[in-house]
Amino acid sequence: MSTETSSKYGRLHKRVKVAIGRSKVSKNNVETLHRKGVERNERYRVRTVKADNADNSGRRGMKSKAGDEQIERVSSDRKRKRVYANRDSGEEGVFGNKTSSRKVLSKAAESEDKDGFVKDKRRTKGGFHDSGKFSGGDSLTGGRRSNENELIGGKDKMGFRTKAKAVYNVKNVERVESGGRKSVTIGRRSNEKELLDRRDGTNLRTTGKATYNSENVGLDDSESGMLNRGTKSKSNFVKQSHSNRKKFTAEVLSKSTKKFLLDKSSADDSVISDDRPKRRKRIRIDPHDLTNKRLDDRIASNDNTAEKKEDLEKNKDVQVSMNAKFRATKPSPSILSFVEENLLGRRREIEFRRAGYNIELSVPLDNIPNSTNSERERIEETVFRNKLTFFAAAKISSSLPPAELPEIAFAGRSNVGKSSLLNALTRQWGVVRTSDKPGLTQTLNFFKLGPKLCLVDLPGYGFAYAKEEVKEAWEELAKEYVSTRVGLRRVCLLIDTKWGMNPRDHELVDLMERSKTKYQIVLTKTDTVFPIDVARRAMQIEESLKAKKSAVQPLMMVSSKTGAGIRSLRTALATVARFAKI
Ligand SMILES: Nc1nc2c(ncn2[C@@H]2O[C@H](COP(=O)(O)OP(=O)(O)OP(=O)(O)O)[C@@H](O)[C@H]2O)c(=O)[nH]1
Ligand SMILES: [Mg+2]
Repeated sequence: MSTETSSKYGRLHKRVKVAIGRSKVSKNNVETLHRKGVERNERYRVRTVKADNADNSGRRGMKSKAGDEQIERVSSDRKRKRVYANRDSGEEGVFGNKTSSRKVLSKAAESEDKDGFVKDKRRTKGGFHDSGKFSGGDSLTGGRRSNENELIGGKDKMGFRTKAKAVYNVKNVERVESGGRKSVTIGRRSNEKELLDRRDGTNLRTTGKATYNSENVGLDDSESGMLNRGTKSKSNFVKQSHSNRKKFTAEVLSKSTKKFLLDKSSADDSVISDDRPKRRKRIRIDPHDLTNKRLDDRIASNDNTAEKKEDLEKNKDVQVSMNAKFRATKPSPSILSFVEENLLGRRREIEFRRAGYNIELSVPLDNIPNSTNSERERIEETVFRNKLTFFAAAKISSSLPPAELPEIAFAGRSNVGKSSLLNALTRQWGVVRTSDKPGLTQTLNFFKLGPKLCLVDLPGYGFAYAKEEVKEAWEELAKEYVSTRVGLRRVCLLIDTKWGMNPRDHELVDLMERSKTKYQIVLTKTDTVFPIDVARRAMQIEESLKAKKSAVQPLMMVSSKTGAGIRSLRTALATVARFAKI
């Protein structure tokens, strides 16, 4: 304080004590303090020298006058704490450990801390024998105690790393002690406890102890290598850690797994005891003694199995007979020649090439790139060169559009290829939606093909991804349509060449027979079977429908994929449009 200030306040003659913190000490004062050799971290207060104490209040032999202001160090407990806090914060900066538990530390602990830090340092420099010594002690407890001491001291420096080590080492213990399952469990448990402790944050010492202990026990080569890189002590440490492991295993197995092993053995015993009664005793049964229950049972069961076997054999016979029948079918020469001419059935690419078709094109047999102009014109003259346009859909009979044009309907079970055939016939792919998932077409869809013809895509029957009631509704509507529709000129009943006709197909045939609706069988997906089987299927169906009056001959065979038989079908259907009269 300057002399001007002192004269201003001097007349109060009061003892002025201004407690000021470090921040409040002015720069000049701090410099003064430094000159006086006072430490920076201490607290100070400014004291005005009284007149009676004027001579004696000076410090270090310096005399003071009355009214002089002196700055003196305040000694209190806070000072000491602050010192520790400062040091801790410094360590935090180094180790990044922001543990809130430092208040727990006493001064004694602090001194231990110093010791521990020294030990740690020594260890990391290659003198890890210390930890080896204590961990390699005769008992696990001993190791734990010595560890405790170290841990308490090395908490702040080791705290963070110790956690990681503990986890790592538990794994290590598991690996090393693969023979002793219980030891692994124990290691895990101790760690779990330790983790819980940590989470609670209640007892740092216990936590640290457990952590360090597990580290000690499970120290592995890699870690020792990490700590003692390039030192002689590595080999020693490895040996010691191995011995530690052995001892630990022995210890844990002998003490901790005792109960487990006992339990296990008892469990095993129980298993054995359970197994024993399960063993069937051989009982000699007199086969002629019908009063014997066991024999009765066996007879009954044998009877059941015999019945089942019989049923299976019958079914097999039916299947075999059906297949055999199909294989035995001899197609007529006309069908065989038709199949060959139209390259129906599964064919090799070379056959298409030899016949002059370009297999690079989609639906190669209907693209006719090598055809003459007259052929092309003949196709284009037909109604199928017209544009296909969707104009109505019906879910119920009342929503059916008025029958203004002659109609050709495409019926059959789900996924048989109805929609695909419409596209193939008109060569307008994508107008009618198709899917490999049965049940895509769920309404009666009406398509105009020019001014002369209407094509109707019916929903399929049989298996479809739809509710039973809905499927029944489709079937009813389809049946109603084919049996009552005025403008309906022909129904193409599509049958999958591979599977032939099923009962529902026969049902529809009967219905159309009754309603005198003209229908033509069209075998689809002929490219999925051999040509001979296409011919056989055609022959088989023709024979079964011989007596049917409404069936239009000939039976058609097509493949929407290859285009085989499509032209023939066009020709056959074009006549409907040409001669149709509504
Ligand atoms: N290999 C082969 N697959 C075909 C043929 N025709 C159709 N497919 C396939 O069979 C599946 C069903 O075809 P769709 O035309 O949708 O059958 P759909 O009868 O209309 O089926 P729904 O509408 O469910 O009644 C599709 O994955 C087609 O690609 C064919 O001639 N050969
Ligand atoms: Mg469809």
